[in-house]
Amino acid sequence: MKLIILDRDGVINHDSDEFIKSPDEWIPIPGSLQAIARLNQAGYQVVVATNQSGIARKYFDMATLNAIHQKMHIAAQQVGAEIDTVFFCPHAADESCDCRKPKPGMLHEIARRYDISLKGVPTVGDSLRDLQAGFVVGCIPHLVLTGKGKKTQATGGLPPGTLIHADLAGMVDKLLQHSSGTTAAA
Ligand SMILES: O=P(O)(O)OC[C@@H](O)[C@H]1O[C@@H](OP(=O)(O)O)[C@@H](O)[C@@H](O)[C@@H]1O
Ligand SMILES: [Mg+2]
Ligand SMILES: [Zn+2]
Repeated sequence: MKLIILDRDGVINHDSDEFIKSPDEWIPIPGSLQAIARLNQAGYQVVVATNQSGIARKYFDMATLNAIHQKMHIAAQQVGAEIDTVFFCPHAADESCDCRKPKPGMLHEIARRYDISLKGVPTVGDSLRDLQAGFVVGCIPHLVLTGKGKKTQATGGLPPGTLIHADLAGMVDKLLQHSSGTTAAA
């Protein structure tokens, strides 16, 4: 089984400094859902690991978060894509939980739930914390320049070996090119 771990805001959907507080505010980044469908067709199970401190901040409640994710699943299915499971951290930074990225708690939970080692599993994020959470458990970090990605790139300090892509669609192009052993025509 092949697994890939995606951050949500800024990778699958547009992000906002005011948080994504409702299903109406959840808008897919062009090409991201189609990229997930291509991953599925290539045999990847796709999971999401997302910080959702908006819950602790009371910007939205669990019912709203579930409604946002229902919209995401339906939008994905409409293009033939399947997001297997969404793992989220509802806590605020000052709660010192184990699951808020850059801590790897959600990644450990994914390894437990799928009963696999995460060594070499690709993880895609737009923030440094996304990449750090995956890197410490052996994932291959991929930065996309959507969402906060450009700012993350400018700030630097990326985990060694981080690969950089314009967006999720571009990352998937590269990933599937390598795994099929084909290279783009010169
Ligand atoms: O990118 P993922 O992990 O899917 O979700 C990020 C969101 O939960 C929010 O995370 C917040 O960070 P703080 O929680 O305030 O540090 C801010 O960056 C918001 O702009 C952003 O919408
Ligand atoms: Mg993000
Ligand atoms: Zn947490």
